[in-house]
Amino acid sequence: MKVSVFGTGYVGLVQGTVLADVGHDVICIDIDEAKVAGLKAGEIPIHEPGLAPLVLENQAAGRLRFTTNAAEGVAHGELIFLAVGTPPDEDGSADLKHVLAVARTIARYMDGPRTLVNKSTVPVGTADRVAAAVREVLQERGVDYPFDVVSNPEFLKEGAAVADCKRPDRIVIGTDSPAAEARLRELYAPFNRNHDKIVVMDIRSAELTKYAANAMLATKISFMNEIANLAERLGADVEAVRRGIGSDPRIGYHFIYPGLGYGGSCFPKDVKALIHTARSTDFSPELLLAVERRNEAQRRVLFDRINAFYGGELKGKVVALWGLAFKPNTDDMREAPSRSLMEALWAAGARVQAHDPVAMQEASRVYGERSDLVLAATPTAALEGADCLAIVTEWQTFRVPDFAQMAHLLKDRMVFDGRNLYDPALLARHGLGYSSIGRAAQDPAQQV
Ligand SMILES: NC(=O)C1=CN([C@@H]2O[C@H](COP(=O)(O)OP(=O)(O)OC[C@H]3O[C@@H](n4cnc5c(N)ncnc54)[C@H](O)[C@@H]3O)[C@@H](O)[C@H]2O)C=CC1
Ligand SMILES: O=C(O)[C@H]1O[C@H](OP(=O)(O)OP(=O)(O)OC[C@H]2O[C@@H](n3ccc(=O)[nH]c3=O)[C@H](O)[C@@H]2O)[C@H](O)[C@@H](O)[C@@H]1O
Repeated sequence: MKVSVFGTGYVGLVQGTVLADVGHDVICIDIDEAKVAGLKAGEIPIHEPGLAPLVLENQAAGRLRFTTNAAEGVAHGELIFLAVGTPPDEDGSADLKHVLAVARTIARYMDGPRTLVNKSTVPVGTADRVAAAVREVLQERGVDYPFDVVSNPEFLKEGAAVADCKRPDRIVIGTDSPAAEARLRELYAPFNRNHDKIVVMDIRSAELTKYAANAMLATKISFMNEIANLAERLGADVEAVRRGIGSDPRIGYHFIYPGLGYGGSCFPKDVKALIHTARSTDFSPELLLAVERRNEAQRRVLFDRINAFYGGELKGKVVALWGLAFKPNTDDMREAPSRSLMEALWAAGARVQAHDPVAMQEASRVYGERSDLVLAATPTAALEGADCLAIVTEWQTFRVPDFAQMAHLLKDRMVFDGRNLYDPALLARHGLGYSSIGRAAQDPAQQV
């Protein structure tokens, strides 16, 4: 099928590429000229495992093209995806300016029937607003073409985006049009062979399904962080508790890892947006408010511990930082715990020596040159001359470090681990103080 995708970010680029890979004829449109020029030259703007070869292969086969030319994109696609950002507005609501701008662009260039497929995460009622925006422009143009607006939320995870798109758990299609449903079923047929993963519903329910999924996952994380806080105070080990409850299939092992709170470009903004939506209906979402409060408190935990360890005297201290990306296997630093930690350390007068396997370039882009940030080429280089180590991203490469060397290099022999990567007894054997999340004896002062 002929498919156009507006927005070549994490969602649009990956989904467009995976659709091309099964044989669809895809054009990706973006307003970012540098990004499109790069993609045309085979430069992939994000780190996503498996993406680069797939883009190059499909580009070479002529099934995947990139352009800034919206008219060309609209002329091409019988199905037109909207996969642009929906960042939080000042009041926490989802800002729909990019989505509505694309809707108007499509209407400006439409020359026949089209199906608009919304993949961006948008509040309930957005499909109606998209349809109204399209109708308005068609009216201005004095033309009338039939069109559908379908809600087809995306559930991919960064760091596993290609795999998630190739093998989705479910494909949610929100529409009241049997013809649009048939077109989407045809599009996704290659992903629906093993068993039927397509869940068809009304548009509003599909829009709400996306927020419900992310809010549910965020709730699991905040719940577990609450239990971690309790475990610390009660002399229990949250890692044992995690394994103990995860073995119950009704609970499951997924998304119950305690840590530094949920980050990334979606959970924080989507929980906020759902709170905003709830309030707009005069409903107070008590649970979501608590989920968000727990998350905000959790994000400060590592800084508070480091600060307490140094008795509030962080000026001149050098903190080694392992991890910059908000999670492993991505270079995305949006709402990354590393950012709040670094910014708090800098405000307190400390310096940071950071290492991340792929996000160093992104860190340079975000922070530029500054005297209190050194981007170290290796994890060991980050430790050299540092007073203590903070770990914020659970990259595979941090899992089995040379503890003897670590103890030798860190002046204060102290590790603050926001991801519970290590066995506390092992670090103790190497003479390292260890402060992790939700495990007993958390007072760093007692450990050194
Ligand atoms: N990043 C993720 O893991 C997931 C994101 N989502 C949702 O998908 C949407 C997109 O997210 P990302 O891909 O992360 O965003 P992104 O920020 O990586 O990419 C958005 C792209 O849209 C482009 N754009 C903006 N206005 C445009 C216009 N008028 N015409 C053409 N292109 C335009 C931007 O230049 C940018 O390249 C958001 O609503 C997000 O909540 C949903 C599931 C997963
Ligand atoms: O809407 C979206 O954008 C996407 O948001 C999340 O995907 P993503 O943000 O890429 O990453 P996750 O793996 O969900 O992690 C989100 C945050 O939660 C944290 N987390 C995750 C799991 C866990 O057990 N504990 C925990 O603290 C991670 O460290 C990270 O900060 C969802 O998992 C996707 O299904 C969804 O499509």
